[in-house]
Amino acid sequence: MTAHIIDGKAFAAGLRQRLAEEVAALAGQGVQPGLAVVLVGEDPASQVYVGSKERMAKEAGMASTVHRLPAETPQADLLALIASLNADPAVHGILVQLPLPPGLDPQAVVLAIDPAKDVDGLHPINAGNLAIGAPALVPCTPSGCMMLLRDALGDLTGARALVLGRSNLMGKPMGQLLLAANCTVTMAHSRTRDLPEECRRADILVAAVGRPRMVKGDWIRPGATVIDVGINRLPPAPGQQKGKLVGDVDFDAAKEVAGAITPVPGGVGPMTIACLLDNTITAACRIHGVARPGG
Ligand SMILES: Nc1nc2c(c(=O)[nH]1)N[C@@H](CN(C=O)c1ccc(C(=O)N[C@@H](CCC(=O)O)C(=O)O)cc1)CN2
Repeated sequence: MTAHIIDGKAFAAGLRQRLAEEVAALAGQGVQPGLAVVLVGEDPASQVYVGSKERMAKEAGMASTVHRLPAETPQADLLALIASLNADPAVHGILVQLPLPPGLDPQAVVLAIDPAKDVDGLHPINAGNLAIGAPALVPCTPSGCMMLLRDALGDLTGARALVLGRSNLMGKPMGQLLLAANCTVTMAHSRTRDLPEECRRADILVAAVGRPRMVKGDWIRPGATVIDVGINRLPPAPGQQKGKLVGDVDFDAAKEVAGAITPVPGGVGPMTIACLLDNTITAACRIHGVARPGG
């Protein structure tokens, strides 16, 4: 069997188009969603992601600003910037790009963001609301995974889902979202006993462990849906400048076993930014007390 390849790039492009239409409709009500992204330091991958966030927010018709700070920025200065963004009525979404340079405390930074503007969904208020089934801003990457899963499978009720990875940004909220969709959820990680056997039980396998090609073909249940969240840059091959980008799943082997699978690149990654725009519209509508034009 060769798996259906889930085209996250195309899905994200379609979503961004629909979001641009919502932004245009909101303009008629005097609302322009505004996104502020904070980038501290010069991590090359983060610079690319932040550049894409700024460009795609503008393409969707949003107000978009990027605050670039040097890696040596004191914590107090970063917290002061967040306080000013919290107070700015033109800003509905605030995102501090991760990872932060050494010396800055990501937890303190997340706590400083107004939960109503926390479009990364990392503030304990949003994480708690997600856990209890109350309205929350949900982390972008797991939101994107759920959209791809629903598009591929429809109703997920009763499916056995395994999430490999337990980060606050991805694994934990993914588990909550799958549970809310009536899946039977196993949370696994690098120290799970007999991990291959656990994975083989899953109808839905979400790999977000940050280890290149860790999930082998024979870890996958025949016909399962595999969502690969890993974005790992391999060392460059001789004569090359950049290494190949691979996921947490051995794609070539997995696609011979799975029913459907996301590729890397072009799978989950592009959904992250589309869902950030989605969250920014949600935040703007809640702050202004208007309904989402898209329902
Ligand atoms: N504050 C946050 N920081 C980070 C997040 C996040 O959601 N919030 N996620 C990642 C990085 N990220 C967005 O910030 C991101 C990662 C990957 C992609 C993407 O489109 N990837 C492409 C490949 C891009 C490439 O060639 O390098 C793909 O997979 O097709 C978008 C956004 C960590 N930090």
